[in-house]
Amino acid sequence: MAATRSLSHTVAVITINYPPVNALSSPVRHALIKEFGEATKDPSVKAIVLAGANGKFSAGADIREFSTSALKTISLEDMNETIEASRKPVVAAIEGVALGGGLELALACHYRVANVQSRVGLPEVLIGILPAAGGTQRLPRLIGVPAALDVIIRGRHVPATEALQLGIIDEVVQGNAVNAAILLARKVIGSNLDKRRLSTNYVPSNPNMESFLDTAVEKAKKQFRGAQAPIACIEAVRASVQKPYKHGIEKERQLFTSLWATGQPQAQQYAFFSERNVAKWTHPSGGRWDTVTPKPVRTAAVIGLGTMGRGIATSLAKANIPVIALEQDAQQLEIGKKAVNGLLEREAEKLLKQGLAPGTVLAPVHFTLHFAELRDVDLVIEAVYENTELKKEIFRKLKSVCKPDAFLCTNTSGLNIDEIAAVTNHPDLVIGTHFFSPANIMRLLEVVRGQQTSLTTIATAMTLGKTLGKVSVLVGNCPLFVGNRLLGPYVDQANYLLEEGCYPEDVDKVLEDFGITMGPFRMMDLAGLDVGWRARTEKGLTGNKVLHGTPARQRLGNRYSPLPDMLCELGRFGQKTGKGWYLYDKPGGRIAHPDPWVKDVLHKYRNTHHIKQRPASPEVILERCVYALINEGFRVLEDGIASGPEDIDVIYNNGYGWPKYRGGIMYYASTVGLGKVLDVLEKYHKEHPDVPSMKPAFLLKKLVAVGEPPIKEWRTQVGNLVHKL
Ligand SMILES: CCCCCCC[C@H](O)CC(=O)SCCNC(=O)CCNC(=O)[C@H](O)C(C)(C)COP(=O)([O-])OP(=O)([O-])OC[C@H]1O[C@@H](n2cnc3c(N)ncnc32)[C@H](O)[C@@H]1OP(=O)([O-])[O-]
Repeated sequence: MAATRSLSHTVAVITINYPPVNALSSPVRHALIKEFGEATKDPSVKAIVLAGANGKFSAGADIREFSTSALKTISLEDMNETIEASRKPVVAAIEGVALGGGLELALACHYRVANVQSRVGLPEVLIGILPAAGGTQRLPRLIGVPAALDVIIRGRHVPATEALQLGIIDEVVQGNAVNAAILLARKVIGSNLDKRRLSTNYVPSNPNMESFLDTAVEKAKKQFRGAQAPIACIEAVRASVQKPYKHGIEKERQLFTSLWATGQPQAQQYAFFSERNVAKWTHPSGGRWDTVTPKPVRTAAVIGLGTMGRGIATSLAKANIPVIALEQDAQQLEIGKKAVNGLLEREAEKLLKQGLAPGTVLAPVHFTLHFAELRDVDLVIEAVYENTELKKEIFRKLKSVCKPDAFLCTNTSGLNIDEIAAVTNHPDLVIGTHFFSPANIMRLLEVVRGQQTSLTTIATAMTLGKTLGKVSVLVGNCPLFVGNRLLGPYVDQANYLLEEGCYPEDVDKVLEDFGITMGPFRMMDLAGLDVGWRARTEKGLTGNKVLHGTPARQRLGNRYSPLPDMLCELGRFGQKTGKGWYLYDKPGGRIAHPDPWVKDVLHKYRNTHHIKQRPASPEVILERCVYALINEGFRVLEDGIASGPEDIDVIYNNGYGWPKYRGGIMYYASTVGLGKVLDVLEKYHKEHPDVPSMKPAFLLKKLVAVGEPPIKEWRTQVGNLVHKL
């Protein structure tokens, strides 16, 4: 049964039981209405408690139903209205989560009791829709427009104690919320429920409300560039102020329908499920997430307390895993210790605000200079700077100090895992963990399997990622792995566009208007131009190793842009030096100003190389940069480095600022049409055969040839096609 009913003296307890998260699917709605109807009819029942089985109230509407007709059976809001209208008091007992439709259901109840560890929220905006079961109408009536908007537009999960302060929850308890709800229900039997029916209340308003909402719209347009759901949320809340409840509900429905027609909800929901799918990893050997048991990680060590190491140590401590943090000298250790302790203090403050004791959640970090102290840890994450020799030296030391079954992870953004693993006695226990900076905040983790990495090691690293609250994607070992590898052809196109007549701000604007958080030139300035310069110098693409007589704009017979090298030779490394593709107010400054010097250099460069200036249209800029990304995505799939398009999309969405309302780069390709992507790439490649990255990928051609199957079928198609390569 999707919902069950029991009786506790005069209180009926109706429990939603629909694993894994008690989503309010059609069977749940039917069962709830049935049980509720019977409880209201039963004269021995004087009050009703609504609860969720297995420690979760409800994660809201069943997202999978949106694209089916099941949603139309009993609407969530109709069910909520029935519950709210009840003459017997109804109390929601919230444990775990009450999200989206789950909170909307709880708002239809007359009282809400929550366990201190639970979270409530209306995260619909994160999947491209708005709370459309009365959430945008009842919440402002309960807590006022500013507080409601803050909860709805950010889609954040509000901890129970904050929800109590906001007035969303009536009572927070340390123990079992169902028992507390039963006690409250008994107390309120026979009381007047008029004021507790939120739909009958007015929204607290003031004369400046319209301008407050207009400002909110303007802010949301800037903050969520191109995303429609936040704007729809504000418009629905506006309706709660201006109109009676019934009209507000009508507006909610209309907005839901128009949002659906934009295609953004489908893209964001694809992104949502992709994040869950990547946890279900598979290995070319046939190993899978559900057949391999991970080992527990009870203690961990982090080597190197630079920016990455600090974030990783904090992340582990936040997940209640005691950490030993190691640095090479006392001064570095002191600096690192101060930084980590600062980050942990901030975490402790957050926990205290949530009414939680930091000591029970945050594990201790022990700082040391001595490798010998790592002897008992279950897992080590080496996070020194990107240098294979240095990393190998550390892994040699680890081999002699760690217990033989300790897992050894290297945090790298692109170095060869196998080369590092080869210096240890157990290459099967070595794995790459590519964290993104700041590691205590960024959600993405690329888990990189080497040739010899065992399935248990993979399972342990993937599970650790989940424990740290990351979305972990298993990828193969190739230079730069997935995310950074895709960046190469994209940045090349951006550079070529400059050579041909664009300026950094033109290219960035097109890509930022498209929704990417930061255009390629602002991104390079932020990351530091010297990083790529050093790599190109090591590869002999620039600097002294370049053979005399090599044409400036060619390497190994292919097109090459020396523009970024020219900037680096002048010490223009980006934000950190106050100059790069843009000019900044000072070294470390954040605000990018177009630089007349760069314009001048580009003019001279074009003259020197006899390049006719041909500024590209926004459409061409977008196609060249984005299709370069897509093409490399197909090559990554061909090479078996990522196991499906979802993996690439999750990486790009979470690590590289791709707009989630466009699903991901591979999803975007599916919406544009693979045929169109192929045509543009073919045309470009014909004109520029010296840019091999734009030669259409074999897999792309094959998918077009087999009739452009929908993206959910690519994974199988990729398997078949790659097999035949
Ligand atoms: C005319 C208008 C009509 C429209 C009415 C709209 C009404 C309403 O406003 C809309 C909503 O409520 S929208 C909803 C608003 N609510 C949200 O946006 C909440 C979304 N959910 C979450 O944020 C997280 O899942 C939790 C925090 C709940 C649990 O986190 P965790 O412990 O790390 O677990 P996990 O790994 O994340 O998930 C475990 C499994 O559950 C699955 N699944 C989860 N939620 C689902 C759902 N709602 N549905 C279906 N499935 C859902 C998930 O796919 C996974 O499945 P798998 O097959 O095992 O892979």
